[in-house]
Amino acid sequence: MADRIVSGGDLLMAGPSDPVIETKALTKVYKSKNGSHVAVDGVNLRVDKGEFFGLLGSNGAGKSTLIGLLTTVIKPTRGRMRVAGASVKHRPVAVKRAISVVPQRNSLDPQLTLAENLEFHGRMFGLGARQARRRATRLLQECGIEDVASRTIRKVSGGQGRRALIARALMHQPQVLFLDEPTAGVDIKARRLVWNLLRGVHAAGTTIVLTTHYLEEAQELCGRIGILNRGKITAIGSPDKLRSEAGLQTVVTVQLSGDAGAVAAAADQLPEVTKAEHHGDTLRLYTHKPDGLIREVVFLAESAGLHVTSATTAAPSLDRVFLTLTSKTQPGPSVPV
Ligand SMILES: Nc1ncnc2c1ncn2[C@@H]1O[C@H](COP(=O)(O)OP(=O)(O)OP(=O)(O)O)[C@@H](O)[C@H]1O
Repeated sequence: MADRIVSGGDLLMAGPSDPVIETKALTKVYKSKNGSHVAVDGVNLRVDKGEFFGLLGSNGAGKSTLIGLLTTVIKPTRGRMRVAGASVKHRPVAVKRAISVVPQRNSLDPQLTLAENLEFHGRMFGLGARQARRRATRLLQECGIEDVASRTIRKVSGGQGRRALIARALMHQPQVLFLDEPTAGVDIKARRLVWNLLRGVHAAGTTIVLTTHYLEEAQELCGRIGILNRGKITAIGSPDKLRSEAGLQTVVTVQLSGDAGAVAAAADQLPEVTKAEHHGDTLRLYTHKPDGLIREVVFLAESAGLHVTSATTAAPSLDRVFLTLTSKTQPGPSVPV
């Protein structure tokens, strides 16, 4: 096996267009004395090889349960799923070999140093002693924690511990890396280090699925995001697709060299403008199609004998997109567009 650490694994290789994750009507119902709770509710999901996919949801939305199902830890109540080309129900061992999981809580052995934790994991996955040591050393370097390699988990910072968990997960070069809230509880500086590390892992070919409730994290890292709400995926797509699905508009604010009234009236007639407002020299346009709009406003301003002194475009934040999309399936006040 090549010693390129952050490359995609060679177990159960999927073809370029093959789904790495595929679920059909996947359902998990937790039963207790007080009744039952549907944590994952008929989820149909496909994630392709090489994707960086984010599962976004509030507390209790079902993210950890869905990750648990996909990683063979939780048994489904109903439905089917294949991960890395194998049925999770019929070939769980093959799935386990092809994936790696970074859990929410630090699960490194507190008796062992970080390096020993990595080596031990490598040996469990069949690496020889020398190969495991070499790979652990390389991964600790690539994750920027080689200087604390001989400490135990209790003697490193939260961010270093997170990176050590990711390093351990990469020891057997998984095809798919699952991360459950990889930066929960770490400070913003450490969060950025983890993000950079994950970008590198993804760029080297590993498919990544992460759960998060940090919208910024999903936006920074993920090509596609699934919004999980009460166990159901209520929206899925790129951040841009989710924005348009939420029906939220981009606001273009233009500063003119004089009163914006005439330009606002003309801009209001443009098909891509849904609303034009003005206040003194300031013009504000609401649109679903911001591309090329500022150019048109420059032209309208010139026709009115004015010029544009500044212009800004504000796409709706993912926070608003998330609130809008989740409020569509949840009782409570809706978020104004
Ligand atoms: N073992 C269990 N038994 C009963 N109910 C459970 C169990 N595990 C989770 N639940 C419930 O299932 C729902 C989904 O939980 P889950 O942990 O998957 O959500 P989550 O989106 O990961 O939340 P968080 O962001 O808080 O980690 C919650 O209502 C939770 O209370």
